[in-house]
Amino acid sequence: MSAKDSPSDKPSPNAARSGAGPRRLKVALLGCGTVGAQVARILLQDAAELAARSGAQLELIGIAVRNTATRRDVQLPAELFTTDAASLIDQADVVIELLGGLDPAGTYIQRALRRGASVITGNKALIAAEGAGLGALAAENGAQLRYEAAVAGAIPILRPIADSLAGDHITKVLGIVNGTTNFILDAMDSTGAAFGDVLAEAQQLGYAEADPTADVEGHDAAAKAAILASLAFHTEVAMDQVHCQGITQITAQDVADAKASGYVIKLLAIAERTAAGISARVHPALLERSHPLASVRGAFNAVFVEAENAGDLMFYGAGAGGAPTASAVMGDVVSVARRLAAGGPLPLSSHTSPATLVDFAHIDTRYWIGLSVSDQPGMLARIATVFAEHGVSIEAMNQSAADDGSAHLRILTHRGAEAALSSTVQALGALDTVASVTSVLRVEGN
Ligand SMILES: NC(=O)c1ccc[n+]([C@@H]2O[C@H](COP(=O)([O-])OP(=O)(O)OC[C@H]3O[C@@H](n4cnc5c(N)ncnc54)[C@H](O)[C@@H]3O)[C@@H](O)[C@H]2O)c1
Ligand SMILES: N[C@@H](CCO)C(=O)O
Ligand code: NA
Repeated sequence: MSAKDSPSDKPSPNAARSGAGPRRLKVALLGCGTVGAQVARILLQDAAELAARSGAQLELIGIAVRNTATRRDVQLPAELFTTDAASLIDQADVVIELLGGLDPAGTYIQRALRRGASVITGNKALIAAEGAGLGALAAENGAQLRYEAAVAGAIPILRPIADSLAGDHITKVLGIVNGTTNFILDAMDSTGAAFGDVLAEAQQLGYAEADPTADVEGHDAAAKAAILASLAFHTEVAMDQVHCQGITQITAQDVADAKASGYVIKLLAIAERTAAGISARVHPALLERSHPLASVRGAFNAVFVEAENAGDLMFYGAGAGGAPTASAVMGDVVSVARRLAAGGPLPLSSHTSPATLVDFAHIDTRYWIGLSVSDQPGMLARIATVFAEHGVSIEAMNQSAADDGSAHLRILTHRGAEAALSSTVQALGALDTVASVTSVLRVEGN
């Protein structure tokens, strides 16, 4: 570690005005993995430019790692490495947390904020779980807390929502915010392959983790949905308030049927504000192929924002990867440094209104239902009666013959309450003419 300052030194937001040249800001990096190593590289390589852009000399004073002897892809000065994260934090003006996980990342961030040091993190799991408390701690201590990298990696989305759109009313955010699941669904769509086969390929290519649960069950996207909903609606939405359904149940048949009807299946993180309140949810959904999000291929991310005055906006790019994610981290670092150099922090967002969350049963949606039925006279009438009894209106229906003499029905509904739609599906499943409900997917984007 190169810093010689005493651990009790507190960052002083106004020191930049002392007139002794550009302010020197001591930057501590926690973690030197995929993203951390790229952040260290940029801090060292682009030091002069970063100083010119931020108005402060950003001095990397140390990198906290588990093992200082580990060989890394990026060549970095050995003297920067330390295993003593706490001492490093206690000397820093700015702490960049890129360890991941809830603990000790959360403890380290609290330690930094309590000292008044500003924090930049890419840790969506932590921010979704503890963001409100950490934000309050930052405000109490005159520190800044930024996490642009936590949602959709390189794509600038949190600052546009919190700053650029601060004078508008966001009504809906639809995001493809998990690259692994988009890669899987896109490959299923273009090759017709089954979920399991494509997952194995995604793991071989390094897109999916050895344990892909957080991605394929939607948990990673749900953390991002909680963050998006909180910022878009100036409130606090916790991860456990996000209805979450992943993509493990999506079959090759679902994807083929969707394709035949002009749709593509995407895993969407949805934050929506209606007269009834706010809803935040993650589930696979059908999108018309003409929707801007339908063209997001491979592991790319995109976020579609609807605002009352701005209209529709689309943000697209790399949602993961070392250098792309480091770009988002560095944007936050420069922004934080500018505010420190200019004399003080400003809040990133205003969490002013308490959230009224709409129960998932009451969200307004459309269903696309696949049924395997016995093809006999009166079958369609009985099915139509179930819809009518539940007050659910059918928009379109398509029937095809299966090899075994039964028929495959695909029914698209008009908008209705989730509860009415799901009880319709239950009642359909109980009809003796219905052999099975083969799929139930929601339709989004219009
Ligand atoms: N990789 C991406 O594309 C990506 C994209 C967006 C956000 N993020 C987020 O950025 C953060 C970092 O991700 P990553 O991909 O670089 O992870 P990584 O696993 O590659 O790196 C994390 C590093 O931190 C180290 N570490 C963990 N606990 C430690 C401790 N207590 N002390 C010292 N070192 C410790 C690990 O050994 C590892 O080297 C995570 O919060 C992740 O969710 C990553
Ligand atoms: N596992 C995540 C990484 C970025 O958060 C993804 O697949 O998008
Ligand atoms: Na981002």
